[in-house]
Amino acid sequence: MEKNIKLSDGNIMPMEGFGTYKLDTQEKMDTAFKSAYENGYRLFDSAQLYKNEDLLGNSIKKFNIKRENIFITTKIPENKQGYEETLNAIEESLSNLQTNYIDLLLIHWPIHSKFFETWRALEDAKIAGKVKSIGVSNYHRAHLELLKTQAREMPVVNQIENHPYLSQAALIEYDKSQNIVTQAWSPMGRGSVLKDEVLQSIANTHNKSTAQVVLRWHLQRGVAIIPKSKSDKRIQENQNIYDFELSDKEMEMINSLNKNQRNGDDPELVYEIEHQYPTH
Ligand SMILES: NC(=O)C1=CN([C@@H]2O[C@H](COP(=O)(O)OP(=O)(O)OC[C@H]3O[C@@H](n4cnc5c(N)ncnc54)[C@H](OP(=O)(O)O)[C@@H]3O)[C@@H](O)[C@H]2O)C=CC1
Ligand SMILES: O=C1CO[C@H](CO)[C@@H](O)[C@@H]1O
Repeated sequence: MEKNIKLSDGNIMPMEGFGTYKLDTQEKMDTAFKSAYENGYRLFDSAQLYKNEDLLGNSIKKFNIKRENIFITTKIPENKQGYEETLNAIEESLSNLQTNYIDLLLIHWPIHSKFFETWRALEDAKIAGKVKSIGVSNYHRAHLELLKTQAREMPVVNQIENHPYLSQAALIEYDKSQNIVTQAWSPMGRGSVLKDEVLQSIANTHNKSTAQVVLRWHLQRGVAIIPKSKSDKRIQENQNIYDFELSDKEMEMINSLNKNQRNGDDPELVYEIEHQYPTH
């Protein structure tokens, strides 16, 4: 199992990263960051919305981590979309993170009225060297099809809500067909899937936890993951998923748990974008 993936722009991204949502004090960030880094995580997923880019930047400095040893993802929030607004937001993120480049910059949620100009700002920021890779988050196929009509280059990553109760099979297949890596947010459904009996029985077979089974399922489907935990034990557990393999039958059993059940918003319902393509 490869721990990194080559994105369609040629950059290398870790398949497993660390989610930082809710790590909103320096103490929480320092503790989780140190544990995650020591346990081998190299990708850290932040966002302006999380109000912790500065905390992440401080932790990287505090623990003397070389910039090139870390892969930083951050996101442009809804209220800062638009061409100039996005370019300004990128400067803010660079300053918060205390760095001169972002490894992967995502549009956090699609906003129809600012759709193309926000993407154009990401493309220009990439040309200017402020961002290495550009992508989107919470985009359905319809958003990607729409973007394709004007984009100079397409996103290399689509970060979407994805877990066994929201398996997103059609979108993942579409992303693949467009050379877009799907990255799962809430890969464990924020914990909601971890008591599932089918997952529990598969976990018992492998002497693993249900969290480890779910994370492994994502990787075996080619989906990148960014699990979050504040606990040293669980940070370690979530990384200890490379010494077992799920059979085709077990993969199928997990695929069939899908209920199209979201914990977060459905972007199309919220933003009323016209869509001609199925969402599931
Ligand atoms: N692009 C977007 O719109 C979004 C992006 N994200 C990103 O995705 C990341 C991950 O998603 P998130 O919503 O945090 O959900 P996750 O699926 O990663 O679940 C996190 C929850 O599960 C618990 N947990 C973690 N590991 C285990 C384990 N091994 N056993 C039992 N419980 C566990 C955590 O508790 P504890 O901390 O106590 O271990 C926490 O409550 C976020 O941190 C953020 O970076 C998230 C939402 C939306
Ligand atoms: O990144 C995020 C963190 O979680 C929030 C609450 O579900 C999401 O809305 C947001 O997109």
